[in-house]
Amino acid sequence: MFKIPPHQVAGHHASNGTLGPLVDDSGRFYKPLQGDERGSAEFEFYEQFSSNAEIPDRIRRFFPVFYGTRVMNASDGLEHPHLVLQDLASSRTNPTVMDIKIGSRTFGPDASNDYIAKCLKRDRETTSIRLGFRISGLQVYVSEELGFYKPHRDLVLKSSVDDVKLLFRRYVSSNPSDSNPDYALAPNVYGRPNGILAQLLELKAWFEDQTIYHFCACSLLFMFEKAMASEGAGSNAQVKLIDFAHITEGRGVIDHNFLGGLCSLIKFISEVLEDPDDHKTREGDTRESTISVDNGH
Ligand SMILES: Nc1ncnc2c1ncn2[C@@H]1O[C@H](COP(=O)(O)OP(=O)(O)OP(=O)(O)O)[C@@H](O)[C@H]1O
Ligand SMILES: O=P(O)(O)O[C@@H]1[C@H](O)[C@H](O)[C@@H](OP(=O)(O)O)[C@H](OP(=O)(O)O)[C@H]1O
Repeated sequence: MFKIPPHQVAGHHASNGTLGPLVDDSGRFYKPLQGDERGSAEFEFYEQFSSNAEIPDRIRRFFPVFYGTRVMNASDGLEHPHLVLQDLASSRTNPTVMDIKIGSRTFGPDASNDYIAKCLKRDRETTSIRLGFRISGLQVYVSEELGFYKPHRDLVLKSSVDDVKLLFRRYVSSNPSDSNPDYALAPNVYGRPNGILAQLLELKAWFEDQTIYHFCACSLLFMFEKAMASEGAGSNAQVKLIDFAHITEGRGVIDHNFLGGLCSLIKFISEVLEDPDDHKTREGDTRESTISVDNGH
């Protein structure tokens, strides 16, 4: 039985008869292959990556498992080929999720002029150029009664640098929609030897050396379960890499675009741990109007 992923926070969405990913009950995530070169690029990446002996296991664990492709009836009612991936949310009950697109440049070297113009506009309008990443979407589990805090995509994309700081605090707060988020879960989710910061640092160490791929326009997906994080089970926080439609060969060159964005992201997450009150000096800019609580679970 296929359904729209209940915890998808960004990207193409399978609602209103449009083409988007589906999940099943067995823990698989079906991503429709985009009909153009984006689809073939992502498929080729997964195929090549799956059998690439140069990827250490400690790095492979950051990627969804790839189970091949399948032609199936898609969310738009037509038959399409799909990538069959591990559903990263399938083992979770109420995942708190954030999708962060890494890199100040989101188009590859072979992109058309029209595509470059579209991406440059988007990169300038968001924090991509300024910070080397942008938050594409998030949901924070609040409670059984209130559901999820899930600010609208357009408002998330409009985030200023201060909004981004605040969103990283809301992400680990038990009261995310409050004007004074408590960042109560920050030590257990961002900190700890196996928390998000430690995982980002491990990825960074690999990106400082690897010249196999350039991860253009990829996202990092953060996920944790509030109930476990509240009990201090830091290991339930996970970082994954997703979205490989614009990946290119590294040809012996460091992926500066991804590495730069990752370093910038690490600084923002470190600051929440070191100086959680930093955003309070700018409390006037908390944009309460962006807040909507989504109870649709
Ligand atoms: N393997 C996965 N398991 C669970 N959820 C996933 C997985 N891959 C992606 N998602 C969810 O789907 C969203 C979109 O994924 P992805 O970026 O791959 O799609 P996209 O349509 O190519 O996005 P974009 O339009 O940004 O290029 C992510 O933000 C995440 O919430
Ligand atoms: O991050 P945003 O601001 O939501 O913008 C989207 C993002 O740049 C995606 O990467 C892109 O899809 P591709 O990476 O697959 O090109 C998509 O284009 P699209 O809607 O034209 O597919 C954009 O709408």
